Amino acid sequence: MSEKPEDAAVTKPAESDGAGPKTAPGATLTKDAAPGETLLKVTGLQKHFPIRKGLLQRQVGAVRAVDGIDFEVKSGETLGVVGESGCGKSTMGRLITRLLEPTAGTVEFEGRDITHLGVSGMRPMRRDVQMIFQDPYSSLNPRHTIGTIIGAPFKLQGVTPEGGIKKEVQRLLEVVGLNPEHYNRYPHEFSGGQRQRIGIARALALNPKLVVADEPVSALDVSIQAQVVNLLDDLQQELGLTYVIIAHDLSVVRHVSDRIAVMYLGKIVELADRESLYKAPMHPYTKALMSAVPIPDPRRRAAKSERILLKGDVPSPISPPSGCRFHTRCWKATEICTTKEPPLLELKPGQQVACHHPENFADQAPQDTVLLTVAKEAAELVADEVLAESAETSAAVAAQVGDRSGEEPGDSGAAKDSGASKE
Ligand SMILES: Nc1ncnc2c1ncn2[C@@H]1O[C@H](COP(=O)(O)OP(=O)(O)OP(=O)(O)O)[C@@H](O)[C@H]1O
Repeated sequence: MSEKPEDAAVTKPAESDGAGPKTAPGATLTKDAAPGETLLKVTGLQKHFPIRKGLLQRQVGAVRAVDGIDFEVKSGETLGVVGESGCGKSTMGRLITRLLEPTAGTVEFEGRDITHLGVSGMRPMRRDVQMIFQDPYSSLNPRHTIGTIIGAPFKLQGVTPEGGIKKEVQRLLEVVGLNPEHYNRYPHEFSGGQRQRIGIARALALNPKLVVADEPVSALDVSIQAQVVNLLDDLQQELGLTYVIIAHDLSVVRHVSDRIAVMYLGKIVELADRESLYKAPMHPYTKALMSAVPIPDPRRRAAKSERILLKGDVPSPISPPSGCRFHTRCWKATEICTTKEPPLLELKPGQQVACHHPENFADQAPQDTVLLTVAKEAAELVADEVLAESAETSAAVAAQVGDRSGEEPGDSGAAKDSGASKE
């Protein structure tokens, strides 16, 4: 993650003017959006960071960190967001929490357009949307006691909880599994996992509805990661929280997410419920990310040992590849992938994908069968077993779709060779 958590609303003194309600919400939350209703809706969201040069600081280009994404988060659910480093996940998190101003698009929270709300308009919203950061140490001021840190949101929002701030902070410490008597200790006196619990307590102070957690456990020891993930899970059950959890791989989000969005170079390339994504990923990039996740079950490990290796790094978001942005690393890429950007389409119920040659589904551009040279090179990094399986499933689905003539999108003819050909 690129920026420091000092950006967080709760740590911004400039946003505190002592205004706001004088009573804090109680331990039990009352939700405005009923479970399953849309809490957050993002449409065409973009963030381009300008690149300036010269004395006049003229804009010579832009980093297209987030480049037109659409999704919804339903009340009570966990949306996992995955993708390699630099894909725009953190920027997306900062846009939806309004820590960054979008270049284009809209963000609606509980049906209200919050895209361009100013500081005072955002103040009530700041209570509802909180962020948890990756590095629990740098997000906590080392000179402040944890009592001061966790109590800061109350002061910033001008909220006095029933029983006073100290009592509420001690309650929050208990909620996150810390000793309330440690109220006067400093962050360095805690372990990494405990510091992340402090960060969580601070995020929970104002009874938020939506918590955006940006790589919440990736800085922690693997043995501690599960504890923090379980804590987040328990808190969600108890408090009815809605989460957006950002991670660079699927190992964390696979257990906690209801739906998963896969991002690549500023775009969502696949968005599906967890079951569908795991059973039958449709984007070759998703498949590659999934094959990189270690499988803990030794009986299955042997079966899935063939990893898909991705060629090279994510290309620069300053000038992303034309057409499908993944085409420079994809083992299925053909001509159409270089020229036409595939739209994100719901090819199966609950599963949206942006790909001309999806996995586990009928080909969307069956006429386009000649693999690009880069695809052939990329395919060399993909095990034959994986390619064969890919070809087999796609052909089977295509045949099924063909039988039902016209029932499904993508029913446009015979199956392509699914990229299995290395000619
Ligand atoms: N303030 C900024 N100014 C210019 N470019 C930025 C800024 N913040 C992020 N970027 C660029 O935007 C792209 C997306 O960054 P972002 O941090 O959102 O990606 P990410 O997927 O979260 O990766 P990571 O996990 O490494 O943080 C990167 O190329 C990054 O260098």
